[in-house]
Amino acid sequence: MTHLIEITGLSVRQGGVLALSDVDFHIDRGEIVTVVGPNGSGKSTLMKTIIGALKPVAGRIERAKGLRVGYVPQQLHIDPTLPMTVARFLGLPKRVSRGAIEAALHKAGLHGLAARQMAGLSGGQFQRVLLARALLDDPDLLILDEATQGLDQPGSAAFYRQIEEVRSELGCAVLMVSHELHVVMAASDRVICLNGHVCCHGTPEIVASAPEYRALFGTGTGGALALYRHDHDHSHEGCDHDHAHDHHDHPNEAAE
Ligand SMILES: Nc1ncnc2c1ncn2[C@@H]1O[C@H](COP(=O)(O)OP(=O)(O)OP(=O)(O)O)[C@@H](O)[C@H]1O
Repeated sequence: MTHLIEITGLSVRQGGVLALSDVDFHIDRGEIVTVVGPNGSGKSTLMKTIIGALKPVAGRIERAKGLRVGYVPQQLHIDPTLPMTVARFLGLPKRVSRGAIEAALHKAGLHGLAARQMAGLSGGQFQRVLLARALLDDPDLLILDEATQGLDQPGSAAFYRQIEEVRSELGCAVLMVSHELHVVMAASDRVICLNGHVCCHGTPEIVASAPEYRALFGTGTGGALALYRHDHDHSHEGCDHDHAHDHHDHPNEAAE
């Protein structure tokens, strides 16, 4: 297999809901792919299925042999009354050497924090500790599920810059879920728009000057916006998801 992960015809049920239906998807070595989509569109379901936490009702997930995946969850709650240093947290559930902990913290942009209490970290520092934990095993693929939730915009932008640095240093692929299009689009090689199924996908390009794009995503983007091509080879009929996220005015559609 040439891809790191190749997904074909994936359908996943969550409770009584068919959260994903007939999803095809792949990710290659070293690329940054962002999954966007409205609330409830199956983004987390896709991530959890890829890491093996959910079982599909149909379809196939093929992983490259020996694939190592690092996962940064959407949220992780740690009891604030529980005394636990960063180093101890990173050493759970399996023992990790002090050197490996320091190296992971360094890659995540945290220096000298190993002895700090988890409960005393800022939101941004906490996310970076989760990133450090995901980097401990030197992953081929780093998966981030809305990892910047709760951070302010400069905090998320800094976090995503760190992700780009991690990618260029380690050469790992990155698959991330985000609502913050304007922050992540410029950093993504490809974008997948999900709405229970794959609505559209493509390569981001800088289109700050495109009026249709500005109308869709606003103008306060400092030229860092990119666009994704729509491959509308399907119908939305019978789809009970909210398609408010669809991009009917997309500039590329006019050009296609
Ligand atoms: N544990 C669960 N039990 C029942 N239904 C669930 C469960 N988890 C998710 N779902 C449903 O599955 C669908 C997809 O949810 P998912 O969390 O994957 O969406 P999402 O795109 O990540 O949403 P958000 O942007 O709000 O995080 C939704 O309709 C959701 O209500």
